[in-house]
Amino acid sequence: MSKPTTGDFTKTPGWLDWYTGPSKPRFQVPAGSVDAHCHVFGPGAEFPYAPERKYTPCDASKAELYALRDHLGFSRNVVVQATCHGADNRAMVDALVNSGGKARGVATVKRSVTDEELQAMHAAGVRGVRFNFVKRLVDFTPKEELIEIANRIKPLGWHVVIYFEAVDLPELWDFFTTLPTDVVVDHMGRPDVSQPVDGPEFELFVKFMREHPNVWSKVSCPERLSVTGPKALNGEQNAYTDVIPFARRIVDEFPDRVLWGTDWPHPNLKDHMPDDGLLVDFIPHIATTPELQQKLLVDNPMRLYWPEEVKG
Ligand SMILES: O=C(O)c1cc(C(=O)O)oc(=O)c1
Repeated sequence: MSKPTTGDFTKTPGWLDWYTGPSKPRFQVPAGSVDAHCHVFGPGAEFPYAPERKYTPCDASKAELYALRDHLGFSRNVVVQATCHGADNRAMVDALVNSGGKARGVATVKRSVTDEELQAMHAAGVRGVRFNFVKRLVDFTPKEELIEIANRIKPLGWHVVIYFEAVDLPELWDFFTTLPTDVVVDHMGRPDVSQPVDGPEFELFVKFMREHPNVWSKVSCPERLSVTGPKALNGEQNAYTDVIPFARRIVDEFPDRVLWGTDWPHPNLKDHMPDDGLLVDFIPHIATTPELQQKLLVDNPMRLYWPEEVKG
């Protein structure tokens, strides 16, 4: 793999670049596996970062993303619009249309988006919109604007991806539970894994999924959520042990509504950049049987993103 570049933009101080030379996973993912949460950044010289962005990353191109896909043994990607590109979806759409049909996407749109623009994104492979409530990443968007967007994308068969912090779930509950589409939660709603897995905070998230069969969760980002590590570096086969009970609980209880993704190129990590091969080796710790692995990595993302290829 090549080294990350930065073009003419100046990276946010302390920015950690994606890991070059990831290891080959020991865990062999099932045939047809989907990396259902990853991003492209720029390259900034071709697809400039948005003026309203909260961070400036290193570039992370589609070619680098697809090289990683092949290296890790995955077949497809879901490319999620990164906040550093705001509502300018060109880099993400460019990745989709140059994927040979192997990538679908999740966009960020404003209420000013036209039906023609939505149709064009659909043709390119977009299947969802992302609503972000993480305050360090985006400015506030009024809820009525988001509901309007959700109602407009519903006829396309798209879903809504939501990103929020666990402490904000009580306040956002009423809004989330009125969304008219499938709802996919990024990174398990960012639990505080230093709290008990059966404590009130995570119980509320489990209740959210249990009471709302349209809610799915990505059991991704142990490297972001872990407090105790160990880090997925230097061949570590038992990384992020404190995250395992949380992710395993969601996979066991909702095996048909979970997705997994690398989160490459891992925006805004502060402590370390994981070896993506070792992140793949984390999967069997949270999806502990071949049946659960098949659902997590193949059947579920195919049903959500390539339903036309799923028989029956
Ligand atoms: O926690 C984050 O910083 C983060 C940021 C973004 C983004 O900027 O889009 O996406 C993610 O999935 C996670």
